[in-house]
Parts: sequence; C-alpha cells; structure tokens
Amino acid sequence: MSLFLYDEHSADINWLPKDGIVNYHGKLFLEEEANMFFEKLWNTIDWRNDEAIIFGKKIITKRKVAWYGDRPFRYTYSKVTKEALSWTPELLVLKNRIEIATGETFNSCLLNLYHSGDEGMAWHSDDEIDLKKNGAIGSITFGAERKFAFKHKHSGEKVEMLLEHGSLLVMKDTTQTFWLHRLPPTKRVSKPRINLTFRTIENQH
Ligand SMILES: O=C(O)CCC(=O)C(=O)O
Ligand SMILES: [Fe+2]
Repeated sequence: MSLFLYDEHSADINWLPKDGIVNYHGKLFLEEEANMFFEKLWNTIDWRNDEAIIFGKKIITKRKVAWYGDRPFRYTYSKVTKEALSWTPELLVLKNRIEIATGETFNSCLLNLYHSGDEGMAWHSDDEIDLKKNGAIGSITFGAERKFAFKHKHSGEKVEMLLEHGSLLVMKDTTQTFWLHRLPPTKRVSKPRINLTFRTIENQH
C-alpha cells in the first residue's frame, strides 16, 4: 500500500510559468484553529484605516491595515510611512508556523482586513526598496475565500487561484520583479477576510 502525502508535494508546484516562484501550500491550519486565529486577529490587531496618496490627493480606504515587526521598521506604503508595532502572541505563533513550513525567515508583517468582497487590492508588486531583494513573502488568509491573480508585467500572461481559509501562499525569487498581483473585488463575497503578508525588511535599524 502506498501512502500519498499529496499536500507536501502540492506546495512544490510553481503556479507561475516563468520569471518567479509562487507556491500554494493550501490549508496550513485546521478549520477550528483558523476560526480562532480570525477571531483573535479581528479583536487584537491595531487595525487602522489605510491612508493612501493617489494622484496627489490623500484618500482613506475602507480596507483596514496594520504593520508589525521585530523592530519599529518604517514602511512606506502608498506613499504614507508607518512604524511597525511589536509582535502580538498570535502573530509570533503564525510567524513561527510559516517559517517552519517554508524554511524561510521573516521579520515583519503587513495585515489587511477586507470587510467584504467590495474591498480588494489593485495590481501592484511588493518591491519596495527596504524589502529584501527576491526575498520570500508568506501570505496567510483567514476568513472568506477570495480569488487572487498574477499578471506578467511584459507579456500580460495571467494566473488565477483561490486562497482558502487558513491557507498559505508563498511568493519568492523574481516574482515581484516580473509579476503584478491583485485581490479583485467581487460581488459574490459578503464575508470578511484577513490577510497577513510576512516579509523581510533589510537595511534598517
Ligand atoms: O490580501 C491579499 O491576499 C494580498 C495582499 C497584498 O498583496 C499585500 O498586502 O501586498
Ligand atoms: Fe502584495
């Protein structure tokens, strides 16, 4: 009799046809555990309205954000600079879990709270100057399952996938150099979703 450990192998599949690596580990957390994390993060994270400067005008998005890390790293996001708060116990547990699952290390985390499918995130790359070049980004989803998409910057090739409750997605290698990604808004989802992207900031004290 052969024993198939399908999940372990599926994490090795590269979802991009070229110029980067995206691995989907599927559900890393059991349903109950994922529900607990959603609840805890909803209640304990210092959620703030995201301020962005778009066409020179300051706007406030409905989506909420938070920024945590090993040190008060500054992070410029949509032209607004924030200082990282220190880890909460749950964030440290999550960081540890994905460091084991990926073999990578992370020193910071950007969190996004989408109240419903009305809220999403437009095409972008996570290629800010202070992020480690070609470093891995570990993305955990809790709550509503949403579609996630990649688009190649030159060829326009597209890749779409579903991010499940309690799942882990890893973007690494040259993904941010050659690909954009987005969380499309959708009328089909009314439930909230929390996303955590664990990152590595370099060259800051
Ligand atoms: O919510 C997501 O799945 C993606 C968030 C994202 O791309 C980001 O925070 O840079
Ligand atoms: Fe991103």
